[in-house]
Parts: sequence; C-alpha cells; structure tokens
Amino acid sequence: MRQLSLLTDLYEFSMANGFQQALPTTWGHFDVFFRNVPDDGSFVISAGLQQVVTALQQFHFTPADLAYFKSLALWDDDFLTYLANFHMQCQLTAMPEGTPVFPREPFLTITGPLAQAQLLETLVLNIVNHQSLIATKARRMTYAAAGRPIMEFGARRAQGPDSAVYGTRAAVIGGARSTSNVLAAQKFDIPVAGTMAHSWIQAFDDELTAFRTWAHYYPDNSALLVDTYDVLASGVPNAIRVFKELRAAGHEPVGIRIDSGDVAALTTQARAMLDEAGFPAAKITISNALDETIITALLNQGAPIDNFGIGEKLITSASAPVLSGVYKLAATKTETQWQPKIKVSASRAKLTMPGLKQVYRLYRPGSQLAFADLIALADEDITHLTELSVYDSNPIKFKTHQPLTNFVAQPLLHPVSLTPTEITSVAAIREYSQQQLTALPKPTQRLVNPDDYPVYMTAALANLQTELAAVNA
Ligand SMILES: Nc1ncnc2c1ncn2[C@@H]1O[C@H](COP(=O)(O)OP(=O)(O)OP(=O)(O)O)[C@@H](O)[C@H]1O
Ligand SMILES: O=P(O)(O)OC[C@H]1O[C@H](OP(=O)(O)OP(=O)(O)O)[C@H](O)[C@@H]1O
Ligand SMILES: O=C(O)c1cccnc1
Repeated sequence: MRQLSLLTDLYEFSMANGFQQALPTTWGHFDVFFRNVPDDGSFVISAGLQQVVTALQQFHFTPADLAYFKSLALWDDDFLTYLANFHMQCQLTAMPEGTPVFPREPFLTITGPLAQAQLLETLVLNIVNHQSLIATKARRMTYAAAGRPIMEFGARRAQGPDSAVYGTRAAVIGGARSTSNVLAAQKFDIPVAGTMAHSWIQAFDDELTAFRTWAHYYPDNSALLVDTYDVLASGVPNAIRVFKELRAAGHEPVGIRIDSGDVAALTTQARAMLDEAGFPAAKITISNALDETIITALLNQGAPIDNFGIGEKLITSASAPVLSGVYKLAATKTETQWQPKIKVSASRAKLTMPGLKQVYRLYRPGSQLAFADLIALADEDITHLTELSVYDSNPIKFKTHQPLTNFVAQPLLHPVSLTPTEITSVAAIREYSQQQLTALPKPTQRLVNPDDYPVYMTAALANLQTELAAVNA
C-alpha cells in the first residue's frame, strides 16, 4: 500500500498543530460509526480494517512532505519537527472485518494523543467507508444470488485503480467468490477467473472458428461468449459443436456466457439446448449491468443461471454510492481519568454517544441466533448481569427504559495490534462474515424493507448522553 499520511484534509493538520500547543498531553478517543445504511438495508458489512492497520504502521512524513509543509508556511518549526519525528502512539479497537454492523454502533475506535488521533480521521474514514460500502453491496448481491457464485468483473468501471483493487477485496469479503482483476487477485490471494471478450469472436472470420481456436488453446477453460451475433441461432449451436469436439478429444466443456438480451428467456432456451445436446453440466454464466434487483428478478423468472459476473453496479455500489461513516470524539483524558464528550444537535438522531464503549451482540442462552445488539459503557460489566435496564438507541424509538433479561452478551470490539502479525486471508474473512450472518434473524437480512434489528443502549450510557446534552445545550 502507498504511504498515505498526507491523504487527509488540511484542517486535520491545522487542528493537530493547535492540539500540540494547547493540549499537548491530552489524549482523545474517537468512534467510527454510521447512521444510515445504503440501499435502505438494516446493516453494513465492516471492511477495510487491514488497510487501516497498514496505513497506521507506515505512518510517517518524508523529507519531501516536510519541505512541502514548510512551503505552505502555515505551521511553526516545532510542529514540523514533531511531524518529522512522528511516532505512532494510537491504539485501535475494532469489530473484525466482515462483521455485520448496525447504525450508531462504533465499529472502530482510535485512542491516542489528540494531535495524532485527529490526524487520522480522514484517512481512516476514506478506507473503511469505501470498503464497507462495497462489502455491503456484495452481501446484497450474494444474498440475491442465493448460493450461486458471483465473479467480480468491475475493474474497467471502478472509479480508478484503488477502487478497483480495494473494492475487489471488499466484494470478496461481502461474498464474491472470484475476480477477473489480476492485480487484486495477486495482492489478496483471491481466485482469479474469466471468460473472453466480444473482441475475440469479432476478430475471427466467423464465430465457430473463434470458439474452436479458443478451445484449442484452452481446452479445459472453454467458457464461450455466445451473444456476439445471435445467442440461439448461432452462439449456442456453435458452442455445442465445439463442446462435442472437445469431449471427443477427452475434455469436458465449461459452459457459456450470455451478456445481453432477455436473460431469462435466453438462459432457459440455452439450458434446454445444452441439456438436449448432452451437456447438462455445462454452466451458464450471465453478465450485463447486474445488481441485486435484476438478479432477484431473473431468479424469480426461473432463469437457469449458474454464475453471475458482476461489474459496474458492484464495484461502484451504483444504486447507493456513499457510506457516511463518521469519526467522532467520545472522550478526552489529560491525567488518568477519561472525560466523556458529546456533540449536541437539535435532533436526538445526531447526538453522539459519549464515553468509552463496548458493543455486544445479544443471544438467548443456548441460542445461536442474535436478537439485539447493546451499546454499553466500557466499564459496565454486562457479561455477568442477568437483568439490565436499556433504551432503544434508535432516536425514533428512544422513549422509556425497558428491562432486558435472559441474555448472553458477546463483545464485538476487540483490541487490534499495530505490530505486524499474520494477515487474515480475505477468504477467511468472508467465511467469518457468512457465519456472523447466519447468527442474524433472516427478516433483517432481506433486501426490501428489512425488519428492524434492535440496537439498545444501557441506561448508564443513555443517562450520560442525556446529562451531557443538557449541560452542553
Ligand atoms: N428477463 C430479464 N428480467 C430482468 N432484467 C433483465 C432481463 N434480461 C435482461 N435484464 C437486464 O436488463 C438490463 C438491460 O438489458 P437489455 O437487454 O435491455 O440491454 P442489453 O442487453 O444491454 O442491450 P445490448 O444488446 O445493447 O447489450 C440489463 O441490466 C440486463 O441484465
Ligand atoms: O456490465 P458489468 O456488470 O459492468 O459487467 C462487466 C461488463 O464488462 C464487459 O463488457 P464490455 O462491453 O466492457 O466488454 P466485452 O466486449 O468483453 O463485452 C462484460 O461483457 C460485461 O458486460
Ligand atoms: O472474464 C470475463 O468474462 C469478463 C471480465 C471483465 C469484464 N467482463 C467480463
């Protein structure tokens, strides 16, 4: 990963310089959370933590950076010396990548000298907002595909190289099985996959010659693109001829890809033709501006599709291209005692949650199915309690407190080491994510009008929030 210490907004440096002078011994504790879920979903899949860790491990300023800062003539030499000798002291806690996260839950926290922790805001948000957005989109598409593999095809339509590479990583965390993006595949050890472009067929005198030539070079990777001229009149019949030749030569054909037209009608007829010709195992892959809505529609029409190739709508999260994760100061510490801090707003929806916190997923004893999450102050010992007074953290539902009993609480935020450790593979992260999803109620996972999943806050946290809001109003 590139050195990203300058990927920030100027005001972070301006504040860091001021903090160094005005509050040099004060530490800050920041929460990363979001309030709204893209596509009106009920949760986000967290992603990007590994790149945050790498960015923090590599955080430093080069002589060229310092010369640039000097040329800006904004800060005095003491601050430039501080940056020249920068030594990362920040500490992280986070939910593991792939965790389903609900609105208002801190899923990453950064604690450190105020100047340092403030400097990281933009970079951290840039990384986790992007990857969590794409992982969330991929989760939706994976859900719609109902067990059929998704190949990530988006490099050509991604918003630049970084979005292609890290977007692919996130797409795999959210459920994609493979990618056509060779750089992302190499970098993150993702299965690389692909078929052929229309240019291959166009370049030969006729479609049959194009298919035969391909099969000659790739007898065991014969996924033939059948829609350059006419899927049913020429593409599928020519593919079947070549498949018969392949089989005669001892190779089993892979299948076909259809990239245009009425996919439900074409796949149904192509499936019948392949079966009739003795190729029931030949797979049908489709592509062409697919998203979760089209996938659902196609499967509802009974389209016999084996694989989905998905590019632009996934890699750009086209229908909901923003995840508005924020980075909010929750506490400061000058001596030993943390002081909770709040950002007040006219609407309860925008009140921040003060203090150091932990997020728990709640289960009934003996059950594998979570029924709610709980945000508590970090020093509340939830795990040993059997009864608790809670408020709904949803500002629309926040009213009177209610008792919570009969629960087992699993903490979701864990310390994250900044010393280089073995990197978890994206396949393992995807596996973890799928396990976490099986623990969530099905109705909260559906794509349209998902059921609300309760996220409670403890009475202690709610009271602290109310008190601080009143003091600061
Ligand atoms: N049966 C279907 N139900 C729902 N959506 C479909 C169906 N068939 C195709 N689509 C989707 O509709 C969108 C538009 O497809 P359409 O056939 O109109 O254009 P196209 O195939 O891209 O045209 P072209 O031949 O120029 O490539 C695509 O996103 C495609 O995946
Ligand atoms: O539609 P997406 O979800 O982004 O999937 C990727 C698209 O990229 C290719 O088309 P393109 O026209 O770029 O090249 P081709 O000649 O290989 O079809 C492919 O055939 C898909 O249609
Ligand atoms: O391999 C493919 O079929 C492919 C790759 C990228 C974009 N569209 C298709």
